[in-house]
Formats: sequence, structure tokens, C-alpha cells
Amino acid sequence: MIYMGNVSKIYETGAVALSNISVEIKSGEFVFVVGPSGAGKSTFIKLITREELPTNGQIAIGGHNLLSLNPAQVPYYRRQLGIVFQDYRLLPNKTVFENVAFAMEVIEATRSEIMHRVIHVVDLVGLRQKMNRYPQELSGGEQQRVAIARAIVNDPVVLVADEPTGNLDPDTSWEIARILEDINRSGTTIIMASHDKSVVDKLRRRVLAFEKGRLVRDQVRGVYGYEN
Ligand SMILES: Nc1ncnc2c1ncn2[C@@H]1O[C@H](COP(=O)(O)OP(=O)(O)OP(=O)(O)O)[C@@H](O)[C@H]1O
Repeated sequence: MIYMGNVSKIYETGAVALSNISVEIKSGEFVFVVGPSGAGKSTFIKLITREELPTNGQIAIGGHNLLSLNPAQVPYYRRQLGIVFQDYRLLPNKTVFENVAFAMEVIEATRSEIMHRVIHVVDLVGLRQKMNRYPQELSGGEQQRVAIARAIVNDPVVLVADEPTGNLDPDTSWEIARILEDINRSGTTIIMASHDKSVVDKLRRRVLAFEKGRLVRDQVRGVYGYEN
């Protein structure tokens, strides 16, 4: 599903963000990406979302060779992904329903498909009662649930999350982790960069640990392994 072979990323400033990474992630896996600040976690995520290109190496995801996609193909490639950020990135002047529906309008789904599917995913993240609220009327955890609903509404093959619990308290982080676990159980591959030791240690999923751009640990049923 996701293959990286001898991938390095050196930014224009000369910063070596990733060095010689080779990794394979199978369909349906739940993978945590951990490591100290500056280790290369976000860069790893950005290579998957094709926000960045590697300096060297090969990346193939869901049958696409990311190095040979032309700019016009990138939006179509991204439609296979669900992307969740630390800061939610909801549209402030749209309701919960409209934020999630917007992701389906972009791919020109019909009104009845949108009604049906949006209600389903909003339900899945536990926000049925708050469908008509605006983002600023919601807590951080609720906003992140909306962002997750939006990310999964088009049934992505991979859900990529960069520090999705970074702004949340421990209980709320755990609720978000449980929702991601449910989504993974339904077959979606999840790749999540995290500084959240308690979430990583409780879920015991595969852990890719980075340090100074190197992949230093690839562990099945792994642990966080650092002091924050
Ligand atoms: N756009 C950029 N231009 C130049 N250097 C960058 C850029 N993005 C990241 N870097 C550098 O690449 C290295 C890896 O950064 P990255 O953001 O991938 O780490 P990270 O593990 O996600 O860190 P954090 O946990 O602090 O978010 C760091 O040295 C960083 O300064």
C-alpha cells in the first residue's frame, strides 16, 4: 500500500530531515510515527501527502508513483487520502454539517449521497446533536472530531494525521484515539505522527521511531519509548 525505498529529504536550507528511509506499510495497518522535535515526523507525513517531494529515493502509495505525478494529478491523488491536522483547519463560516459536506461537494457527489454519508460520519464521531453548530461553538476535541469526519467522508484508503491530539487534554486525546481506532477497525490504514506518549502506549500499534532523520525503530505493538 505504502512503500518508501531509500528516501532522503534535504530541504533547501540544507536541513537533513530524513536520511535513507525504507519502509513498507500494508493496507489496514495503524502506524504511529514518533520521535523528538525535529526528528522528521512531519516531513515523513508531508511526503505521503505529496506536500513535499523526496530529494532521493522512491515513494509509491496505492499504486501511484509519487515522483512521477504531475501537478494536475496531485489533487486526484490526494482524494484517496484523509488528512487531519493538529489545528483542525475547519471553515469558520460553515456548520459542522457544511464543513463535512464540503469535502463531498468538491468531488461532485449528489445531494442525496451527501445527506446520507455526512450524517453517517458525523454520527460515527458522536456529533449528531451538534450538526448545525459552527466551529467556534465547539470544544477543541469536538472540532477535531469534525475534522476527522471530514477526512473520512470520502472513504479514503489512508488517513494521515499529524499530531491530531497535540492541542487536546489527555481525556479528549484518548477519545480521539478511540475514534481513530474504530476507523482503522473498519479497514482504513492510519498513519499518525504523535508526541502523545499515553495514547501510543495504550493502543500498542506499530511504531516507527525517528531520530535526527533516521528510522531508529520499527516495532510491532510498539511503545512510545521517549520521555516527553
Ligand atoms: N520547510 C522546511 N524548510 C527547511 N527545513 C525544514 C522545513 N521543514 C522542516 N525542516 C527541518 O527538517 C527537520 C525535520 O523537521 P520536521 O518538521 O519533519 O520534524 P518533526 O519531527 O515533525 O518535529 P516536531 O515534532 O517539532 O513537529 C528539522 O531540522 C526542521 O528544522
